[in-house]
Amino acid sequence: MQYISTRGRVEAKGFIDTVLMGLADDGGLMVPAEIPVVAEATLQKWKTLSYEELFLEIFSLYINDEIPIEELRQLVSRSYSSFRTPEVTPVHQLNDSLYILELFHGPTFAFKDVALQFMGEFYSYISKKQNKIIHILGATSGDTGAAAIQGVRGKEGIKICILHPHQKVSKVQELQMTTVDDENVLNLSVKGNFDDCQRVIKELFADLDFKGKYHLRAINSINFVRILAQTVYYFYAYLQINKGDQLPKINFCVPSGNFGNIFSGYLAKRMGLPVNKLIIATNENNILERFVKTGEYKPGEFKSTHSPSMDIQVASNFERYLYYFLGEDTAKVSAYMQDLQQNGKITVSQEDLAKVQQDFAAYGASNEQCLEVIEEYKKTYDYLLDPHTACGIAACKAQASEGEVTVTFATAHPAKFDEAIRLVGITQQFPPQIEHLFTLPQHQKVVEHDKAEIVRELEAFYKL
Ligand SMILES: Cc1ncc(COP(=O)(O)O)c(C=O)c1O
Ligand SMILES: N[C@@H](CCOP(=O)(O)O)C(=O)O
Repeated sequence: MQYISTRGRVEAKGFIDTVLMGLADDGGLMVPAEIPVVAEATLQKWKTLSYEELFLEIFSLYINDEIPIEELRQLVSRSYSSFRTPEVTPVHQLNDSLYILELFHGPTFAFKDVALQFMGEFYSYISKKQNKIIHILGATSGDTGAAAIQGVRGKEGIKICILHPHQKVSKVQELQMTTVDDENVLNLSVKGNFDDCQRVIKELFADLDFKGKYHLRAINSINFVRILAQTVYYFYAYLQINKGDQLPKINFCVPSGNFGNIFSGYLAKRMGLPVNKLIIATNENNILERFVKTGEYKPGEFKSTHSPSMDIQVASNFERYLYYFLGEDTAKVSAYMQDLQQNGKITVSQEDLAKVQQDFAAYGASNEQCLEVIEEYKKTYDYLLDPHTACGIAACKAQASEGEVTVTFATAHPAKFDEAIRLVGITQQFPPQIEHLFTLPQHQKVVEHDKAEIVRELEAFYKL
């Protein structure tokens, strides 16, 4: 398997080089040159596999034997040993047509752990095996940062710097990141929003001299390995629910921001997973919903909501979808992305919009709806949703039709977002791993939203 850039100006790469490159050197995103298709008979066989075995099967289709299978098995086993359940991502049935895929059983209680526990092990493996310097640079609206730091804290040969928006993450997210006292971790709290943080790191990755000099590596979903690791739980959820001989189509409803999680679902569908609707759930930062409904992709005004991890306007992985949507035509992708940069928007024709609407449905929940859903599900099912998952349920209600089965993703544990839960009048007990964070000292540096200042901090931290 070779990997190419959505903008077509990078020589084809193998798997490990693709992971190390992160953002493609031409500013695009790396994608597999061909998507492998899984036969129905294979899907039937996979029904009996454990999460870890399934992970190995799926990765084997993508990694070209670049990692010996026994070594990969060990990496996967170490990655998921930190989860609180052997199923890694268990499915919880609420009624005949609705399942919740619980993605929050990892060390930092959000779906990001699923891919980032593996990435931490993987970077550590590459650092030792290839003697590579791994200097991670990432941007977070709260969950990626916590999970990435947890995945690599204290690991030899690795340093990690995470930019998060100052006072725009939840208290628990902030504590998860900033109470880590390992020397290989730097938290920069940027006076701006998540899009500002993401823009700065993308500019730094696009500066190839800087990227090369400081050995910058990506952990955000611009890195294809994040996308691939996230496809595993689509397959796993599907196979858990459909144990019989049939392979019926089901919906997946995914709380979305940077479009990484649902893009993994798009990839799984193209690999042959029987998916009916892929429902994009957003909050009031609803650029993705507007795109699916009108054909115009235009970043709007940033809003702080009860689901802060999805307070994102510019969705990184949108470019990957554009690549497939435009028939894998890299020249067209480059032209569309240039349009976005110069004119601040992308517009597709009405004919093309019909194609988008075959791929995705979308719904943006208001702040009010988000809280209403939390209250309703607590009362009806005695199940406490986090505010991101509540946006997912609101989207499922709006977009799933009668008779369809939908798996809605629970992307975080409610304890991470107690600010919203308290607004509903619910008092929750924190898991001990979260409770004890409130007793620890914090380590972070508050910086202006100023690239030069951030660069100075990075140079001092990464200096050889
Ligand atoms: C809890 C939670 N839900 C949903 C999302 C959105 O996921 P994605 O960015 O992959 O679309 C994020 C972060 O992005 C998140 O942290
Ligand atoms: N919600 C995310 C934003 C970054 O997304 P990523 O999937 O590209 O890492 C976060 O929690 O940081």
